[in-house]
Parts: sequence; C-alpha cells; structure tokens
Amino acid sequence: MQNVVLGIDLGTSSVKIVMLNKQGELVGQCTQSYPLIEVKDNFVEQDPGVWVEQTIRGIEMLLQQVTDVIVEGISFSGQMHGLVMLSEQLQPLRNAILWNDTRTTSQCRLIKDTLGEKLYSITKNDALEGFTLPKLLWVKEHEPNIYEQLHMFVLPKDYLRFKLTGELCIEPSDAAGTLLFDMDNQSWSKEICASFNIPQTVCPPLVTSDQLVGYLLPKYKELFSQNSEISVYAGGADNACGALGAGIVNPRSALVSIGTSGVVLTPSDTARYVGNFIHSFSYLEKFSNYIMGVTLAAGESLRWYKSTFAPNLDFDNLLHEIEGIPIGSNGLLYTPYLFGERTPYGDANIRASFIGIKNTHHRSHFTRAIVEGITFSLKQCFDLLKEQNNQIEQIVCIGGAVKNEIWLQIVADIFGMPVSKLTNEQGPALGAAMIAGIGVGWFESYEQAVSICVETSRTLLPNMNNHQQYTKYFECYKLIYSETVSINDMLKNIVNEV
Ligand SMILES: Nc1ncnc2c1ncn2[C@@H]1O[C@H](COP(=O)(O)OP(=O)(O)O)[C@@H](O)[C@H]1O
Ligand SMILES: O=C(CO)[C@@H](O)[C@H](O)COP(=O)(O)O
Repeated sequence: MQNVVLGIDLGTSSVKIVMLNKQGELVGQCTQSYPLIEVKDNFVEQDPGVWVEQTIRGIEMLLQQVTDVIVEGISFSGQMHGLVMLSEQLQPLRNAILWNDTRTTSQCRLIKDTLGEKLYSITKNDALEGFTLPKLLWVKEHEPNIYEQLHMFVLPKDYLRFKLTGELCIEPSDAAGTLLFDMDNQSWSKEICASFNIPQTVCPPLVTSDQLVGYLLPKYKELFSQNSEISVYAGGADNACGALGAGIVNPRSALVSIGTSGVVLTPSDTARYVGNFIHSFSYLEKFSNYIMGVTLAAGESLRWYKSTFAPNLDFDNLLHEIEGIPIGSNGLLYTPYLFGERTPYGDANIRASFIGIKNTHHRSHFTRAIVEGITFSLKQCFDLLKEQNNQIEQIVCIGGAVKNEIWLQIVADIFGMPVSKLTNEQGPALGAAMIAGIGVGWFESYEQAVSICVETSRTLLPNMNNHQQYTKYFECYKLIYSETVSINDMLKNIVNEV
C-alpha cells in the first residue's frame, strides 16, 4: 500500500489525471477526451457535465491500473477564463463559453470605453475576447433570460471541484484571468463590478491555491477502496500549474506550452501592465506573478489540419513525414490564426494563411509549415517576454506537442536556445498533484516540491545554422499579419452579408 495524491488537469481537449507519490514519482496516469461544441464561427463551448463524467471515468480507469493506494489529497488545474454560469440551485444555466471563443469583440470595446485607464491599473491586462468578463456581458446582452438567473459564475476547474466536493470557490491564478480581479489587492474589484452593474455576490469566494477547500463527496469517495477522507485543495490555472509542473519558479526560466493553445510564460516580480497583448496574471503563491504570451490555435492548428487533410494518420505518422522537408518548407509559411490571435495582435478577426504555395509542395510541406508557423508565433511571444525579462536562460517545453522530438528540435532551432523536456510532460496535472502534495504536508514549499518532483529528461541544443535560416523566414512570417489584416476584414464582411 502506498500513499498518493491526484492531480487533475481539465484541459481543452481532454482531462489528464496523474497519481503522484511522496518521492515525486508518477505511479499512474490517464487521459479522457471530450469534444468542442462549435455552434458557429467564433463560438466555442463545452458541456460542463461532460467534464465531470469524463473525470470520473478517468479516475475509475486509473484505479483499475493502479491498486493498493491510499489517496491523501486531490487538486486541480484547468483551462483558463471559461465561463460557467450557475443558477440558484447551482445548476449550469448554459454550456460553458471557452477561452478560445471570440464572439465578444463589442463587449471588449465596451469594457475599454467604460473603464479607460482603470482597466490597466486594476487588472494589468487588455480586454481580450477570451477573458471571462466579456463573456458575462455577452450573455447579459444576448441571453438576458439566462443572465437574470445567474447566482454565481465559476471557471472550468472550479466547477469540476464543486461537483466533486459541494464547495464553490476560486483562487487568484484563475481569478486574474476574469478581468474582474484587482491584481494589486488580490481581491474582486468592486469598481469593475459596479461599472457593469454586476453584483459582487456572483463572484465566487477566493481561497489560496494550496488551501483545503473540502473533502470528496461520499458518492465519489466510494470509488476508492479506503476509509479515510480525501482532502481537496483549490489548485490553479493550467498555465500556472503547468509552470509549476515544469519547475518554472524564477525569472531565469521560461515555459513553452504547446497544447490546444500555445503559451510562453515567465515569472515576474511585480503585477504590471505590459502591453502588446502580453497577459499579466497571478501565479500560485500569494503576490507572485507571471507574464505570458498566448497563441490561440497552436496544437489546435495541427489537430484541425490532421482531421481535415490526413484523418487516417496519427500525429506521429503525420509528423514523421516532415523530417525530409527542408527548413522553411521550401518557401511555404503558415500563420496559426484559426480563431484570431491574442499576442501580439489582440485581433479576433484575423484568420490563418498559407503563403508561398507552389506546385512542387506536397502534403508534407504543408505539415512542416504548420509546425513551423505555430513555433514562429511562439517565438514572437518569446521575443516580447525577453524585452521584459532579459534573465531568461532556460526554456522548458510541455504539452501534447512535446511527444514529438522533431517538433521539439524545431523549437530549439527557431528560438536559437536549448530546450528541455521533462520526464513527465503532463505539466499542469503534475503541478496540480504537487499542490495537493503541499496541501497534505509532504512538501514544505513550491520550491521543495519542484526539487522533488520535476526532472528534465532531455535538453535539445539548437543547430545555429538552422537558426540563421529560420531567422530569415521569421522576418517574412512577421509581415504576414499586416499584409492580410485588411483582406480578412473584407472577407468577414462578405461572409456576414451572404
Ligand atoms: N504525438 C503527438 N505529436 C505531436 N503533437 C501532438 C501529439 N499528440 C498530440 N499532439 C498535439 O497536442 C495537442 C493537445 O495537447 P494537450 O496538451 O493535450 O492539450 P490540452 O491541454 O489543450 O487539452 C493536440 O492538439 C496536438 O496538436
Ligand atoms: O486562454 C488561455 C490562457 O490565457 C489558454 O492557455 C487556456 O488556459 C487553455 O489552455 P490549453 O487547454 O491549451 O492548455
């Protein structure tokens, strides 16, 4: 019998559950997928009930694989910003509206016009379509009968935790992504709530990430063959947990996460507005912060491309064919703007392009261009973070894409820096398990948890010849946005007219 904790990461494409022991070893892991509900352009939703069902299914599967364990605690990580609206009976009033849903451009304009400079001084962020407040205002405007029934909103992992414990709360790393949070005071902003006539009672109670918030409800505890209670700790936003799970605890390192979204993140001493659509959010410890750039459709670009043009191949076979293709895909460039883009453009209208197609290009050139384009987009984020933090000397890469070493080498070559991968690339779920480990008293601090649980498995060095070639392509890549922005605006108008 060994004692373990569980980390549950409610990702966009799937829930990942890991089981961690006190020595920092993963003794089991399991993934369960769920679909996006894309009702129309710019609308991306999920059914919160499915998150709960798939999590329970995942726990059951994990307990079949790994027996003879006593689970001491559980904690959570989750996709950020998603709006889950609860009625007075604490039932979801509609599907969750996700972080990559960009229907809220006019609500973002309203937020900027109403708050002016206060938006930046209070939230330290721009008003972006993916954040939670614009979503609330969209529902208020377009579905007033639903908005009237709102008792409280929560974010995805907070809903899942609520269903498993009966306790409702949120913690600063996710509250920071709502645009209703006062970053300096680490509290809900009375001023922002009042500006939009939002009663502060709809904001969930704030706790800290490693705080004990309740126990697993009896009907779920029955899944585990143990008598002792299972303690539940709040957890954090997926990018904060991913950074913890990757050992990013000081500004000398940066995280590159390539999941559905792409993220480049580095810790920051202060909470401050940066500009260029760099996000500035709370990390897991009180008054700790990070800054990050986000590519909306990173892994999602490859998923979309594979399902549309190579549905019968798995990711490994699809990516295998890019090995023989030259750097720059023989002059083919891709911009990953399937949902619009956050950093550095903050533009929900822009759409993806392939530029430079010629009759000698085969599918494998397109596949390589997709991978290179996603990575160029992350390099743009990285360059902006470097302007803020010139101490970065180490990059750790996590997320689904890390399964492929060809892609990881492309990251090292485009960034021109060594890139490390971890023994366990499930960064956010590991980070959540580490929070549970701190909660149950196994680890004294986040730093100690990192030293026990995080292990680099391999560091890929950049090929500087390749980097130089990529630098030329990168200069072309950066021009595509400004060259295509007005075409995409025209196209949007035509589509809307038809
Ligand atoms: N074997 C693989 N090789 C390269 N990329 C992969 C592989 N498997 C999955 N991916 C990429 O990882 C993405 C999913 O990453 P993941 O971290 O699970 O996302 P999320 O946390 O958003 O659910 C997929 O969309 C795909 O682009
Ligand atoms: O919106 C953001 C960050 O601001 C996304 O990074 C989401 O948090 C989803 O993450 P993944 O599911 O892609 O890991």
